[in-house]
Amino acid sequence: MQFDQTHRDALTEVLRWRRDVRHFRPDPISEAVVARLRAVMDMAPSVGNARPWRVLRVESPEIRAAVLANFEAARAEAGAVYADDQAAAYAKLKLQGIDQAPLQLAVFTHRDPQAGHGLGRATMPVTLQQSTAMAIHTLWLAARAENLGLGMVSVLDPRAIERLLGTPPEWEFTAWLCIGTPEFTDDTPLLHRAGWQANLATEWETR
Ligand SMILES: Cc1cc2c(cc1C)N(C[C@H](O)[C@H](O)[C@H](O)COP(=O)(O)O)c1[nH]c(=O)[nH]c(=O)c1N2
Repeated sequence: MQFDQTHRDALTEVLRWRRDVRHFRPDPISEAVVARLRAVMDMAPSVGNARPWRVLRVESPEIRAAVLANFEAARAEAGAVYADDQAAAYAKLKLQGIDQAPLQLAVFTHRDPQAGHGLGRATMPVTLQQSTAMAIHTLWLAARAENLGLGMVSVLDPRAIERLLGTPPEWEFTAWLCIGTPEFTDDTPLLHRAGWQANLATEWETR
């Protein structure tokens, strides 16, 4: 397979317009699209081809409400480090779409998967979590190409989420994903627009 400028342009547009989304319309996502999103995770790279990510689709309103409550507590606790103007700015940031997103996924990482036979991770166990992050990013881009938005939520107590979902002890919580039609699209991160953190250029140093 060889790609040309048309493919590069399309990829660049998806990358440029991918955002962390916290504002969703309630419109349901068709099961055909959900199936495509699930399938793209199979295309993600992973250490030793271990595919250590484990995904729960959470439909239960009770569980969603409990996760939102967990978020609110974690957000308040994490916010204690900010003072003055920064505390006021933090209070205004929207950091989740759990209250709105039609599709919500709890993503975990298996701590010691059989698949892959340990290849590539002996010296760097973190590669399992890195692999899950790559699967999430693959999903993130695919969702954008479906004109959907994805929001990643980490302001949560991971052990509490594991207890809430009754997951096996080998599953370590990685992230909560909110997916749905975005209320608006943007080519600039919300945290940049909000003045919390401007976009920084990636520098490549040479040695
Ligand atoms: C590992 C990890 C964890 C989180 C995030 C991202 C990643 C990679 N981000 C989204 C983050 O704020 C966002 O990616 C940056 O602000 C850049 O914006 P864009 O993603 O380019 O729109 C995020 N956003 C949010 O509103 N609540 C959260 O808990 C988190 N947690």
